[in-house]
Amino acid sequence: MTVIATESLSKRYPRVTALDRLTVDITPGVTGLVGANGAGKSTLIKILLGLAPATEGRATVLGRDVATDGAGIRALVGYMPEHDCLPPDVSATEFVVHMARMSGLPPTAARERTADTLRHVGLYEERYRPMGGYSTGMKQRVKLAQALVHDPQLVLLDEPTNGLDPAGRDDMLGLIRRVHTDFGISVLVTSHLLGELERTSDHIVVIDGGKLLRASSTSDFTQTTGSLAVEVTDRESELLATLTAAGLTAQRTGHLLMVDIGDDETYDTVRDAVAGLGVGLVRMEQRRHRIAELFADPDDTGADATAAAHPTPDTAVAAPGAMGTGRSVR
Ligand SMILES: Nc1ncnc2c1ncn2[C@@H]1O[C@H](COP(=O)(O)OP(=O)(O)OP(=O)(O)O)[C@@H](O)[C@H]1O
Repeated sequence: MTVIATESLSKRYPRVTALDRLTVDITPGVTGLVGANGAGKSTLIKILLGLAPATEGRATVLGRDVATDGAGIRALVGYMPEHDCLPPDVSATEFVVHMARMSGLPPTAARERTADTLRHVGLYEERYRPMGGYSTGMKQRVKLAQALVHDPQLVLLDEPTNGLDPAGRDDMLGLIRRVHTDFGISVLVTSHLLGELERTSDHIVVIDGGKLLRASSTSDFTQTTGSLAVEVTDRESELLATLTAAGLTAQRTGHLLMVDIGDDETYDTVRDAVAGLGVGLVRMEQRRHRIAELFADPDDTGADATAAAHPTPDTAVAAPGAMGTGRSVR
């Protein structure tokens, strides 16, 4: 089943090609759309909502053609825009009720759905105060609530973590995950931050310069490596020597020993070496790739490469064009 399908979708402005023959199928669940600033994420969302015409190609949302059925799509889809668009002198409750009424809900249902939705996004007493006094995190929550209030089948969230500090980002990403798990609503969420989509999404679509770079499940992106990370309570150097003497290739990275996995016996050898030394085994796990690493240039030994080797949720995609050439991330 497909919630969004595009076929050779292009959008050309006089001076720039924002989308370039993009063909992708997006299935139910949470899908992260990642790309640098200017990659074409917002343009794609506007076309999917039927708000901007494509130059060529076609797209369907929930089986409806974006070129002919924009109004039908917008009835079934919620949209959280990237930029601040909230009137400062009305309260969250007044605003979300208004948006619910615009979507066709009768007055009582609009008030009830508004109360439920604002509670779901974590706004309580403050929902009666004018939004001009809200923090960025509260404004993002209102924008998410208005996208959900008419009980859509799909929501398109454009950079919902923009302007939030790390704790605020974590809260917002948790909320987004629950939109799908609690209500079964499919989500397309955009970001220029690779790390945060890795934790939130079932699928990842990467675009660069309007072109599709890669689309796959998050687990395919983060497939396991041939490395075993071993953490012990103490005596790491002695353990390293023991493993090397046993014929394994291993190196120490901070508290961790990274052991090359030759075959299944590697696990037994590590277990026996730890037991022989009488130290505590904190963890032993096969390492997974981080998405950011996949876009790093292995030959790049500069500061960028260091960031890519230790990606954080802040890891951002580099300038447009950089990803396609295998350049590293910031
Ligand atoms: N109305 C427009 N007229 C001309 N060019 C546009 C227009 N809208 C977008 N663009 C250009 O199209 C390209 C893609 O823009 P888009 O906003 O879709 O990117 P994005 O991935 O959403 O990035 P950002 O997160 O910075 O918004 C950019 O080069 C942008 O300058």
